[in-house]
Amino acid sequence: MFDKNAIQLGIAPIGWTNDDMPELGGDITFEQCVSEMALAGFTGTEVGNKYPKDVDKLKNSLQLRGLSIASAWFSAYLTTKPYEETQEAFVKHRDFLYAMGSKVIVVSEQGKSIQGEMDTPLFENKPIFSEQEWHVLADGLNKLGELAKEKDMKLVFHHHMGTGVQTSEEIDRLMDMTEEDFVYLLFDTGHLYFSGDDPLYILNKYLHRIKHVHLKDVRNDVAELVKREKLSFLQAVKEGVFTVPGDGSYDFKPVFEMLSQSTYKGWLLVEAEQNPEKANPLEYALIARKYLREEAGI
Ligand SMILES: O=C1C[C@@H](O)[C@H](O)[C@@H](O)C1=O
Ligand SMILES: [Co+2]
Repeated sequence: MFDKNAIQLGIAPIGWTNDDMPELGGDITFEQCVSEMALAGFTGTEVGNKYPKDVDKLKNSLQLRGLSIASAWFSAYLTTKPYEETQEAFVKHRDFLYAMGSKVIVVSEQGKSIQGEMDTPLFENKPIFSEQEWHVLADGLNKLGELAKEKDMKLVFHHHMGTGVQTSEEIDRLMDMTEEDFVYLLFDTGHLYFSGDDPLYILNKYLHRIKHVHLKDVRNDVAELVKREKLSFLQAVKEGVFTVPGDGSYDFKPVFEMLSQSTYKGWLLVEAEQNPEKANPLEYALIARKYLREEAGI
């Protein structure tokens, strides 16, 4: 199974407080969130909207609980804004993560994205990039990836529901158009499965470029409801489309097998946004931790 020295286990704060919908978990403090992550047996996290912005303060709070920062999400607008604007924000983000000791920078293209729109039906309205937008996106990512490399870090691109890079075909296109040395891939099981794509196809094809993993499960019945009722991404999350590995409909065993037999080194980060009033975050973090121990041997 997994080489325990090569893998670090983390969990995202989005199950406690949701960055896309701050009203979800609005009453949960940063301290409760990170304490419960540690209590559930995780050693890392990504950055949420309640985390202290000050590097020393954040480091201290995390060290007290045996946690470190795996990475943090960055929204790029390469297809809709001047490149310089995205670059300036990216460099600040990179430098913050560098100071926190992270090795990967999660980037999502949010130009034309509908993921933050409460009433836009998800499956009917995802953006489709034009030829020119693909070129602008790939060029911009190559440049940002080079800036990440300057600090010995890696840009990992997050394919995502409701964005221009969602499907396997779109991931193939992005991987083809970007430099192997500058642009890597974040593999998120939940987004591929929800999209109707086969996560194993992407995992197998891009193992050499996958440098960060989000483990997210999907409830099939809710995914069906989302399609039937033409719900948006945010409505889907509120309905409970995502959950922790082991609690939903996706079989993670082949993913664990493929990853553990590869040279993958880095984070496996549980990421399951749902309403904390319906799904107690500590309880679900414990379910995920148990599942990883039993099914992945870690
Ligand atoms: O990595 C992620 C970050 C979130 O903000 C996002 O909406 C979620 O679905 C995700 O996969
Ligand atoms: Co993710």
